[in-house]
Amino acid sequence: MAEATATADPDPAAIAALKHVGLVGGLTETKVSCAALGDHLDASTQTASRRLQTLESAGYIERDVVGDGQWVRVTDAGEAALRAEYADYRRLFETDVDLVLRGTVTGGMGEGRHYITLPGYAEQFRSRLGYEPFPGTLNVDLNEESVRRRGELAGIDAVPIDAWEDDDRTYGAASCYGVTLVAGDERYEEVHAIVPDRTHHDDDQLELIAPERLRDALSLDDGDSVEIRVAAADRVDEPGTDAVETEVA
Ligand SMILES: Cc1cc2nc3c(=O)[nH]c(=O)nc-3n(C[C@H](O)[C@H](O)[C@H](O)COP(=O)(O)O)c2cc1C
Ligand SMILES: Nc1ccn([C@@H]2O[C@H](COP(=O)(O)OP(=O)(O)O)[C@@H](O)[C@H]2O)c(=O)n1
Ligand SMILES: [Mg+2]
Repeated sequence: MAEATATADPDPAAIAALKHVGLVGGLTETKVSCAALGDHLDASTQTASRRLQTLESAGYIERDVVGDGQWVRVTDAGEAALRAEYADYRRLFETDVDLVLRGTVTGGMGEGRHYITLPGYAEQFRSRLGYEPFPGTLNVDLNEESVRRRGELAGIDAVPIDAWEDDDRTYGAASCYGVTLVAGDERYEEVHAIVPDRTHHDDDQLELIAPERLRDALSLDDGDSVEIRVAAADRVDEPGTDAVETEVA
């Protein structure tokens, strides 16, 4: 797929046009006529043409105009915008579906141990997670699909770990998401995905903490495939979890 950088957020009408382009094959490449797009969007040919221009200047599509139409390709940024819409609809209608992130075990920079054992964090882990984590973070190298989906963690109830400071410096806040780690037939329930506000890792690395050394508990080596499961019940908008009861007079 084509690479491009988004420069602005197109409005919902442009996203509707993007969805149409995707549905008629634009995730690879497709020929689009403004007249047909206009018919589909119940808009004029000129409006359809403007929507495509908006999508192009936002970096969501690339196109080659030819005599009888134009070849259009949805870019990575365009696909990410469509996936964000998809995630919203999943959240609306599929509240019982777990979020599953997949990846492989990997070594990190050897700093996790240092941060996990700092007193300002260790005390919060004890009181808020209810256990003293093994000193370190198990790093998981997420696959491409999971890198895109990790944003859905924003819709999950997190245990907040607050920022703090000592005499020398400040330490950043972090969010802990309760997850189950699955490796083959084995699973470990008491795990948290920890997402520090400040990190040297990119989105493709997810760090896990647990009361035990997970490499021992699940016989894990670098390169082994794992699944990180987040229960649907932990979604912030799951009915019955955070709902405020209203009395009917
Ligand atoms: C609880 C926690 C707090 C962190 N706070 C900071 C921080 O304040 N500043 C910072 O540069 N990195 C912070 N980090 C992130 C580390 O710099 C680094 O990105 C990562 O944890 C290294 O893990 P690794 O050794 O497993 O690769 C924090 C990490 C954790 C787990
Ligand atoms: N709950 C945990 C935490 C860390 N670990 C491992 O413990 C070691 C120390 O963690 P670390 O975060 O300091 O090291 P790296 O992840 O940077 O390699 C690493 O090998 C982690 O994979 C684990 O197996 N289970
Ligand atoms: Mg680590």
